[in-house]
Amino acid sequence: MNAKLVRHEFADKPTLADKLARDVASKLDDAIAARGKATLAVSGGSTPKMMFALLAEQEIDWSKVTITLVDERWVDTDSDRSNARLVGEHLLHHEAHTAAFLPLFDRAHKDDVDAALADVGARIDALGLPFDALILGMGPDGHTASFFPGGDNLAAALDPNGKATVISMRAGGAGEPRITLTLPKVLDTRTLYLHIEGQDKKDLLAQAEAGADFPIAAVLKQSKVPVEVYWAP
Ligand SMILES: O=C1O[C@H](COP(=O)(O)O)[C@@H](O)[C@H](O)[C@H]1O
Repeated sequence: MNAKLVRHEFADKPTLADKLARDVASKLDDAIAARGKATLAVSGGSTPKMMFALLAEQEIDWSKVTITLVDERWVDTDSDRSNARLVGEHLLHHEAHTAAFLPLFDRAHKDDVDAALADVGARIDALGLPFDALILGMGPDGHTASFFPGGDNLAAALDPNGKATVISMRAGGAGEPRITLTLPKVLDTRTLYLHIEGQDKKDLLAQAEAGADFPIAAVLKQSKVPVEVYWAP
């Protein structure tokens, strides 16, 4: 069964960033109205910076929002590779400065990502899934979250019946070791966004839809949650 893909295409990146920021804020606002709190999981990398800055300006009750990450490079937050640092520098500001942030990196186990999995997974579970909104990115190699082609734990991460909340990942294209939500947790969200930019990524997504074996295909081959695809050239 394939996911329902809802496509949102924009003339340029700023227009996309503005609309995605408003749409995510609206989902969080709805969640606060319905349940008194909201949870948001975001991706890192280079694509989300502008959207984070605009999301931070949205006027919702951020004190009731907890933000976490979809995946993280196993580096301390002073590294320019840190996704937590990206969130700290671009999202936890302005209106959003009162949001809570739950990192995936655990300094107590800074030399051993696998030793951190139980604690980090328990902290994510304590949020009470489903997430209200989760935003995926996609790398030029077809990875999403830290589901890397050739990753040492890729099969376990993508197991639709897997019970783990987070898993470690090492891969040639990943740089340092990673920690990532598993596929069942990525799909455990009320709204799932995929934010991609550039013709190359659009073409790669089309190849994955047509059956090419990229990790992103696992998000497309599921019927649990529709995928809201936001794209700009
Ligand atoms: O390493 C990562 O890469 C992907 C995509 O990043 P981008 O720089 O191509 O936008 C990102 O979604 C993921 O969270 C990150 O850890």
